[in-house]
Amino acid sequence: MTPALEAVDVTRTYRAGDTEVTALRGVSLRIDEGEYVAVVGPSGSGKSTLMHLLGCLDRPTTGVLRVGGRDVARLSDTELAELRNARVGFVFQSFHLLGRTSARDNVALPLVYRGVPRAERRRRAAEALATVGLSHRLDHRPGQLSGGEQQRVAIARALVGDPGVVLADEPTGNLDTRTGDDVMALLERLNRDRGVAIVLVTHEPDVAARARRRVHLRDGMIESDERDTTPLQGPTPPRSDTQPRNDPPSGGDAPPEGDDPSGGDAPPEGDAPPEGDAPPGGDAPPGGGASLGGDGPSGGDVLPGRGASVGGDVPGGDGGSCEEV
Ligand SMILES: Nc1ncnc2c1ncn2[C@@H]1O[C@H](COP(=O)(O)OP(=O)(O)OP(=O)(O)O)[C@@H](O)[C@H]1O
Repeated sequence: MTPALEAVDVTRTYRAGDTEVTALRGVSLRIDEGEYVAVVGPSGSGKSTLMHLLGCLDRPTTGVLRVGGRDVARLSDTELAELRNARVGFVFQSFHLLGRTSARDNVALPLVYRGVPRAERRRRAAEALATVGLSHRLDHRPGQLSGGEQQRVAIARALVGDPGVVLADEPTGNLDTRTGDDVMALLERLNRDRGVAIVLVTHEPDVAARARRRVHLRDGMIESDERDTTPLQGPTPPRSDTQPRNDPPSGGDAPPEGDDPSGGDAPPEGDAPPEGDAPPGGDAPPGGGASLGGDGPSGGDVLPGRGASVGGDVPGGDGGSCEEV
């Protein structure tokens, strides 16, 4: 089986002025379809850096990174963005929703970059929101939603384009324990019922313990990689294909196969979703291109021209637009 994501002896070195920081030192990791993996380790051990590489938000300094079997080094920035948009969904600790945009339009955003017609985007966004139990909040803006609801909107956005993998960086970090449990239960259900691989960074031992595999990072290296060997409960095998699917998700708790979450992208900076049916940027759609502006380790020095950004300023509604996408 082609791995969903694969890093082979990957390093990542940042330069800050005259200083070099090597955040990853030869990491090899294979994530198969349908896996549920927690990435843990002390602060500064390279967890976020690894997530950004796995999600094609960044490129390794050395080593090989393959997404769906494709070596990212061989891809242009535009191709990389398209690959990201098709295969990877992101969920962040601070949600990264467009503050003046409805839940439905936030969720629809990744589909804009794919050129999905507006009516279809809206339908699929509503279905993705139904999947996370938010059919009754389609027109609410993030500020009108609880933290747990906002994270569920972010999960719906990650899923709307039908990625094989959802990468979640501290998805419960801003939530109280009970709400965090609900969000984890939702991610686990998506993994179990839909076969979406989940890779999550967490500092919380309870959250890590729920994963079937735990990768421990220390000083930019994998210290251990533990797997649960008990049989999976529940009937659903992982997805067997490696191609993104294009059918829309259905509502309800367990959408049938063939639905189409994508995520992969995050809202463009400035909170102004593009209008119309065509992807923005002419022939270079960002395709889920997300940069981690202020708060990400990749901030600033990676993937120029990705188009969309998930800067730290995005969540919370500043600079937002009420326009529909
Ligand atoms: N853009 C950057 N420029 C320079 N150094 C960076 C950059 N991003 C991260 N680093 C450094 O790389 C190392 C790994 O950072 P990373 O954010 O991946 O760690 P982490 O394990 O996710 O930490 P935390 O748990 O605190 O979020 C750290 O030493 C950090 O200071």
